[in-house]
Amino acid sequence: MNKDGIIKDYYIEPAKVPVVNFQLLNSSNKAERHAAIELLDAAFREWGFVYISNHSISSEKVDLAFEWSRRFFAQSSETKELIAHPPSGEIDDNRGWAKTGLGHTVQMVFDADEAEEFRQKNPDYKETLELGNPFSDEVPPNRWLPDHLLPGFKNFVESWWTDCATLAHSLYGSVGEALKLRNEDYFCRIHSKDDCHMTWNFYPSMRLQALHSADAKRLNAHTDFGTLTIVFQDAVGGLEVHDGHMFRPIVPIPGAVVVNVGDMLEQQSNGQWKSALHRVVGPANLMKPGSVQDGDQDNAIDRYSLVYFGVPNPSEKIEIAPGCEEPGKWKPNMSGDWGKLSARQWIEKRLAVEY
Ligand SMILES: O=C(O)CCC(=O)C(=O)O
Ligand SMILES: [Fe+2]
Repeated sequence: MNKDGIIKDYYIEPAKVPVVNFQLLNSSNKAERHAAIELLDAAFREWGFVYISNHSISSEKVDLAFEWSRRFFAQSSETKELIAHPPSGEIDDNRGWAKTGLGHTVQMVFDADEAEEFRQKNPDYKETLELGNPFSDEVPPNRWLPDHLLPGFKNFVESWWTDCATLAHSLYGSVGEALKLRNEDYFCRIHSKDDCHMTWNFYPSMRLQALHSADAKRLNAHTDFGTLTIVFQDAVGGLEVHDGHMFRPIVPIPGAVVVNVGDMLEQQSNGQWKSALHRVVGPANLMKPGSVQDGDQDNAIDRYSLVYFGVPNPSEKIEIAPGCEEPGKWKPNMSGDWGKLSARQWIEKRLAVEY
């Protein structure tokens, strides 16, 4: 570390998170399928994270989604303000554009003052677009820009939502199989309403040196609230997972999507699977020794990610899934002394302090 507190030799081996081939998870060849399911199970037991390759969304569609994301965030603040996310952590207000500084991530903090104190010291550096199921009458409507300002955007996002929900449902089936549930359709059934959540993240460029200082974050360490999270990240990098000792980069793999276990699935698996802490910092390739010189004014480049959070039907009580009676080695975040909560209650509890 030099005199400015900048760590100049920050380089850590990437997380060796397994890559599971989606086609094999769904193979009609029993042995092939079994091997893929076992690998998925091992990844979630050890890391809480996995890469899924050869998945159901084409690379052209993924590229297009990132293009739309760039177009959306490139709109002026005045335009994006038209669909501003209210400064409220109410679950039903979680829609629209949240400017930098509005949303802030805390981990298992439920006290508003404590969350505010953390935010002052550890601001996230991101803008987001928060979306719910565009086809459900049971959730608050999305906030859309007038179509003439960004023609085609709403249509695209709706079709992207459908792609993500379809991918998620296939994965819910694999999850039931991997956990050897008595009813392998359990996760498909509890997500029947697809009242899920989608966040498009934009991390604007920021000083590399600040990112090297190890206390500036693009996104603070957290676990996700729901069951399965699907993360499309661009090629920039910066996502890291905690392995129990330290954070390690989840290096982008072209064509593969990152899928991770959230608090609800950790609870449902009885701690067999891990809801792992993760965060977003500077890109790993720019954090290698010598990549930043004294006085270097370089900016880390913009980063985008598109995230789909699987969330069970709101009134679904989050309990140990039938077949997971054997406790695993992780202590679930949901196992506090607040009793058995529904999906909605857990999100309400965690979201309340984030805006
Ligand atoms: O930007 C990323 O890669 C991860 C985002 C994330 O962890 C989240 O939105 O919960
Ligand atoms: Fe996350």
